[in-house]
Amino acid sequence: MASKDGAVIVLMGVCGAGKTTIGRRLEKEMQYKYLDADDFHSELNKEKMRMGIPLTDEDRIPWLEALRDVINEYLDNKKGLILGCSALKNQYREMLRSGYPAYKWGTYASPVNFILLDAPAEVLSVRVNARAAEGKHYMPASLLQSQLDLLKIDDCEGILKVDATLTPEAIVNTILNKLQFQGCFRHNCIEFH
Ligand SMILES: Nc1ncnc2c1ncn2[C@@H]1O[C@H](COP(=O)(O)OP(=O)(O)OP(=O)(O)O)[C@@H](O)[C@H]1O
Ligand SMILES: O=C(O)[C@H](O)[C@@H](O)[C@H](O)[C@H](O)CO
Repeated sequence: MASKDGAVIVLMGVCGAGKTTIGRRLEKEMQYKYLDADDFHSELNKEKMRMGIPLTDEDRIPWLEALRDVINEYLDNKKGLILGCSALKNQYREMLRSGYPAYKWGTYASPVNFILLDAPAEVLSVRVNARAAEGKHYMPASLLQSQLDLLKIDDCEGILKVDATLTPEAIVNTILNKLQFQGCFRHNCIEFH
């Protein structure tokens, strides 16, 4: 799965935003590997979420450190990575940007780029309730509001926002078009070489 750029794209957003759905499709379209941050949680974190208890910073930090190390490995090997991860707070995103070892906090100049899958609470609620009813995921719908309460992005971070209420096909096409025609991101991966 080598890519010429060795860049990292973090598909971010609250539960039900479509990170897994879109990430898997992008993996097929781009020659990037898709990894889901869900798969990096400790059993303890999963158990908490199953019980409907929101994770705290203390719960998330070791998880984010593991993800930062994975990012570092992909950058080191110049392999493209798409990571589906909630990345709700600036502090969490800063940890992921630090997967680029030379990253200076607060500069946002990192080959780790973020795309926010953005959807209103009502749409997300329908999705997570349907998924929970099918018993397909450990995440109960009741945790959605706690994630919406934490999600905050700042314009100066240069995060690409995509309307996640569109069909998966339309979302993927929007992302591919933006990557192609807008020269990737402000802090282009090319700088990394
Ligand atoms: N664009 C979309 N339109 C309609 N349904 C969607 C769309 N994207 C995802 N879904 C559906 O919403 C549900 C949640 O999607 P998905 O698992 O991809 O979200 P997620 O952001 O990865 O969630 P989590 O963080 O909880 O793992 C799934 O049932 C999926 O099929
Ligand atoms: O509380 C959180 O930060 C999120 O729920 C994560 O726990 C999920 O695993 C994330 O959506 C990854 O897909």
